[in-house]
Amino acid sequence: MQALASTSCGSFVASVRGSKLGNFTQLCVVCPQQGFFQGEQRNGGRSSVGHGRVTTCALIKEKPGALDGPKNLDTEPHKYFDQVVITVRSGDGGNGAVLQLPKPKVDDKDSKFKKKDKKPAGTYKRGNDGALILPLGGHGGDVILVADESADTLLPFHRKRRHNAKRGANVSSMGTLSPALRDGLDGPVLRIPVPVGTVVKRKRGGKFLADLARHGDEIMVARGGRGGICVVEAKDSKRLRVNGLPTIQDPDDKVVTLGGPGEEIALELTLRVVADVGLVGLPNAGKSSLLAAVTVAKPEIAAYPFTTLMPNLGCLEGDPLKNDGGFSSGATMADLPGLIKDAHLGKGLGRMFLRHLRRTRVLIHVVDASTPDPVDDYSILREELHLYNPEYVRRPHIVVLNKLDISEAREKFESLRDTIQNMGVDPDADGDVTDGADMDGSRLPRLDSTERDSGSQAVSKQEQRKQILKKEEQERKVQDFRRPAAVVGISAREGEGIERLLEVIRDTLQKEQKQAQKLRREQMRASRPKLINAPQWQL
Ligand SMILES: Nc1nc2c(ncn2[C@@H]2O[C@H](COP(=O)(O)OP(=O)(O)OP(=O)(O)O)[C@@H](O)[C@H]2O)c(=O)[nH]1
Repeated sequence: MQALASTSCGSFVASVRGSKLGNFTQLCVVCPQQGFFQGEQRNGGRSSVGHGRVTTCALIKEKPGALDGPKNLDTEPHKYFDQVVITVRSGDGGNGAVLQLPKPKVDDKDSKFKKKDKKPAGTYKRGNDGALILPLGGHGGDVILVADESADTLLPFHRKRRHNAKRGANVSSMGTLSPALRDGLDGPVLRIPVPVGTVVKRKRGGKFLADLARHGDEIMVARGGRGGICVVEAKDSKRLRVNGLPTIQDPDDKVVTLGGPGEEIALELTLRVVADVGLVGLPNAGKSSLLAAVTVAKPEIAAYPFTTLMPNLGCLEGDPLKNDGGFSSGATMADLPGLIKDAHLGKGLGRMFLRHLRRTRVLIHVVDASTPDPVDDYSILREELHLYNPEYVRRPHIVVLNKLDISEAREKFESLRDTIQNMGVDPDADGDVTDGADMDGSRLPRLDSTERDSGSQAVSKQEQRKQILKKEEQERKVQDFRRPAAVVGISAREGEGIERLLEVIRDTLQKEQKQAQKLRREQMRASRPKLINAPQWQL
């Protein structure tokens, strides 16, 4: 049950949680001024227990799950950790005031002003033109989303979906202009920490607002209302009371002293794990064991499939790309839930996690070398990734043959390594797989001049070719995808081969970085305007 309450320790409206006990309602009120207190309310009456006193209380029906989130949030967090819709509201501006000029003190004897009783003109704030500068109501609190390393999931937002900033303070006045009048205090900015990698969109219309990909990235999503102005009451002005506050209406019928309202906006937050290296593999292949072996992360490890329900993150010991010799700043590694055949069609848990590979630079395919057909397992992985997003099979990847402590696995390791190492296209020999061109047309067959001349016909032919390429792309099999950068044998449980694997990961990250830099340079060069008929020295 929820209630709206105002307390004796300051008039405010708060969300109060209550539970019905006979005809008592236990109230837990969070008072902005005096902190938390508990109260007890009898049949809509008053409470006398606690710090402040609940003076009025209206019980309202709470929407099911409004505060606690979905019922299965604790049992099935993997369904909720990476997506949520929240509503934020910035604070209203504080109100200004209708002021009257102070009455001059009158001398009893001759009813004339005494010079010494007049306020010296300098005590009021004045503008350059000598006009009085009157105080303003406080600006309402803005709402800012900020990427914070200490937040790792969006689950808390399912429990609390509404976030309101505080309003600005009113100009505190007794209705009389005085030099002591000050602006109302601004409402504090409400900074809401979200996990690094959160993509923020407007719920309505889906407009992209920000990708908070690095710690400290922030975006203001709702600006607080402006503070209301103060007006000095003229003889002919019309006084009103709005929400119990005295205010004034100008000749255009505008109520001028009220603060501006805050903004309310519904936001869709989507978390995309930010990791340099992504671990993919069939269930039970040993991905979590590998993460535990190469980082200090402590993922859950068990002998049943789908032990991992949410991505686990670990930090590798240093990434040479970060120009620090590879020791101070580590690359991050994400362990994702196991993929199964037809995961791209929604089978198992795989599909909803595949989007978390989007930001990874290098993929590690973990294959259990002790199964009857590890090569087939590897092919399933590649095909599932390709069917979900063809771009994933163009990324550099390393194949880790795990569980080499088992004798059958150790025996077939060399032949497995050779087979897998030769599966796919060598990226250095054939630039086709590394160019990152998807359906953007950059790899489409060129039109000849007659086709170019025939306008819309050419456009439709281009479309047809796009369709053909798309079909071809779907029909590709593992032999057409990018070849692995390396095949490494390890035993994650025994910690064998880990050093070699770390070396290979660093190497691959480094190569990928160089490749990306090269691509960026080429793109920049291509987008630069070309000089036509430029003098020799400019070329
Ligand atoms: N013998 C042996 N067993 C291993 C090795 N690595 C992992 N295992 C075992 O394989 C089982 C699965 O390991 P996990 O690390 O949970 O596998 P996973 O790929 O994360 O599994 P999911 O969470 O289901 O995707 C556990 O019983 C591990 O003890 C290894 O190198 N050798």
